[in-house]
Amino acid sequence: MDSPALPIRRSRRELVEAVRERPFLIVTGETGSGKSTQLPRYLFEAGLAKHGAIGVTQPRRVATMSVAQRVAEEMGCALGTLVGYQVRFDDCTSEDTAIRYMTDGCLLRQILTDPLLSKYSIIILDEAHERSLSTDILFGLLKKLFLQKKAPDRKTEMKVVVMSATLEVDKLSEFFGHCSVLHIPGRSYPVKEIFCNLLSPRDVGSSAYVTEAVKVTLDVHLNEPEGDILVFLTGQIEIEKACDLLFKKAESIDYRYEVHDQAVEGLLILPLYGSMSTDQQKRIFLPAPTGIRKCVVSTNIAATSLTIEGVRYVVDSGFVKQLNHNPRVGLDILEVVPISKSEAKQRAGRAGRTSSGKSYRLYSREFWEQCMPDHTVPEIRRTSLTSVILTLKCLSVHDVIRFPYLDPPEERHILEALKELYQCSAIDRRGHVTRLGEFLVQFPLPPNLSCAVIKAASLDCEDLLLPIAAMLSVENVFIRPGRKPLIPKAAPYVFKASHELGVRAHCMPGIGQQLFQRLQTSMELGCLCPKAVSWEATFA
Ligand SMILES: Nc1ncnc2c1ncn2[C@@H]1O[C@H](COP(=O)(O)OP(=O)(O)OP(=O)(O)O)[C@@H](O)[C@H]1O
Repeated sequence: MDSPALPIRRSRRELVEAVRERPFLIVTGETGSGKSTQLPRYLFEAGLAKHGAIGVTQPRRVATMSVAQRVAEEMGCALGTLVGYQVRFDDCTSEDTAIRYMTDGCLLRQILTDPLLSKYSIIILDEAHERSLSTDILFGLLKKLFLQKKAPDRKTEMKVVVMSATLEVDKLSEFFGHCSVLHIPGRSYPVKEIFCNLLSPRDVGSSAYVTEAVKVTLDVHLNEPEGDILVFLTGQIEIEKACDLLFKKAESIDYRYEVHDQAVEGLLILPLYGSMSTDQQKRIFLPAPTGIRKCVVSTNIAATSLTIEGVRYVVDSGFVKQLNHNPRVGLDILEVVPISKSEAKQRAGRAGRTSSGKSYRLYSREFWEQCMPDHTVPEIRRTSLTSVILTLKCLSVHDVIRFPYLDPPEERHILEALKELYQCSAIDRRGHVTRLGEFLVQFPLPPNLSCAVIKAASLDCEDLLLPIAAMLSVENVFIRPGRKPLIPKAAPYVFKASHELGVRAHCMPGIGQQLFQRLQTSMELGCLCPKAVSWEATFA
């Protein structure tokens, strides 16, 4: 498959030259202009991956896999050969992989074992506007390692490209030594943005957005021509509630009289949230049967980098579930807050990728002006810093206060994190990382929780602690078992690919087992037998 005629094509030569000539570059361009899928390919075809792979980071798993899949199709190769991806627990790459899509967390983990990123010639940090913790740390590390000088042990100079449609460009350019900014003009298809005025500033803190989203979605289904719908809600519970409501209402539609476009004969409702298995998530990309309108009800995981073919309508609730640190309980808590304006633009950008589209914003202009900040507050300013500080310590960044942060966290939060790390013996009195610290950083858990898991294993009571650690590390401990789409008898045109209503399975054994297996594997790798570990003797 050849690559489509996207706006980026006109800037191809300029982009390749800019990357060839400069170590750092910022690239902006409208959503859908072709940044994620085309730029890595242009650089590869220009021979810039001769001395190392092109690593492209994405903040989310589902986008990482789907963009890699698309690029592999366009370049006519099997996924995992020339083009591959790597996400947690799934490495679809090989020795030959020259364009490697991965989550930003994966790249951060690679830096832990290979600080000079010697197998890469170019690193592209995509969707940088999301400002995830890992992306922010990568900003600082890449600046520290590669901005002023060629690292002595590298064969070639590292090239770094930062991309997004909605970036704080001036600030970022200044951060990277006033590096060049290249803008890709034009957009693929127009998206009409409609303020529905159903939510006002008074609705912050209320859950009215769920029912309003359902109403607008049904309105679109009944009145708009063919085209799939993508609804943005906040979390699993809200999504399941909306899917149930949509399903019930859609069951009673009489398609002979109530639907404006006679080509529309049914509705397929698909939920999408982070804790679903990869296979369940992938279902959203399958085309719906002829005449059936697909409706994906999703969290923010579908807001960036994702192209779901056929989506022409976006319903934007205006809210997101955001992780905020609560110092009172010492945990990061998920809270429902209004999205930023740049986030709203990203959501709207999911329509208009394969044809023109519309974005229905449930909120009013007043809500937009008064409640929505211009950009999302970076995760580093609102979540616990213990993992980040431990990672930096393991990378020999001793002075974590003077590390080059794009948005420095408050000093007292850094000191709190250091105190917490000291309390769980991950660092010593002088602030140096201990053997235990180096061990803890390998766990996909906050250090205090990993510490508790290891300590429990050493005391032979991990069975008690693993469920607690697992429960504290997921948004919702209940899942619905996956099953085939339901086709209700009463309404043959309505499908529900969610899961059987009311049936909820307790997922703890699965998660606990998985964690335990990883705990065991990590311990075996470290040549330690969990039962024989003497806590103090091993890590002190
Ligand atoms: N899986 C896909 N199926 C069909 N078309 C696709 C697919 N992936 C990408 N495209 C096409 O390629 C275009 C560019 O996608 P790409 O992700 O490269 O854009 P982008 O500039 O990175 O956008 P964003 O900033 O929103 O991530 C899309 O608008 C769409 O037309």
